[in-house]
Amino acid sequence: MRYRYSGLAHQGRGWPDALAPLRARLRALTGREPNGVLANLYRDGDDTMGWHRDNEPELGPTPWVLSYNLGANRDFAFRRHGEHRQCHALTLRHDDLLVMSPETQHHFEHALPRRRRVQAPRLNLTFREIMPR
Ligand SMILES: O=C(O)CCC(=O)C(=O)O
Ligand SMILES: [Fe+2]
Repeated sequence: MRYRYSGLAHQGRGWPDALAPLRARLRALTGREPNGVLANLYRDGDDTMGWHRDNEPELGPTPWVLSYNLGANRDFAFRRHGEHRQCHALTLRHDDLLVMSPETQHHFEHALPRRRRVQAPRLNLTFREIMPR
């Protein structure tokens, strides 16, 4: 499986056994069948992610993104696509799952803002359905 992210091409190496229980739980909870996962480690509140949509061509026209969170609490922000003002925010906590529908990706951008008081690391796993070419 090949996937482009942040301008880099990545080659998948198959599922690690350690993720099997989490994948089964995600399937049971959401009915989705993701075939790929991206892991992002935020060392502390100075590590951030800028505004974007998860609309890479590999995800096809109706991308579902299942975002599973471990470690520090971090705020997660939304704004309408084409607008500058944030319109919604929520706190993602340890063991939280955020399901982003295709409509979410179509109409909104999301970001992980800087939070200087956060000193602990956070690991975010976004499970995605990558279309075969
Ligand atoms: O860390 C997060 O919660 C956001 C990650 C994200 O938006 C992405 O990987 O596309
Ligand atoms: Fe994203």
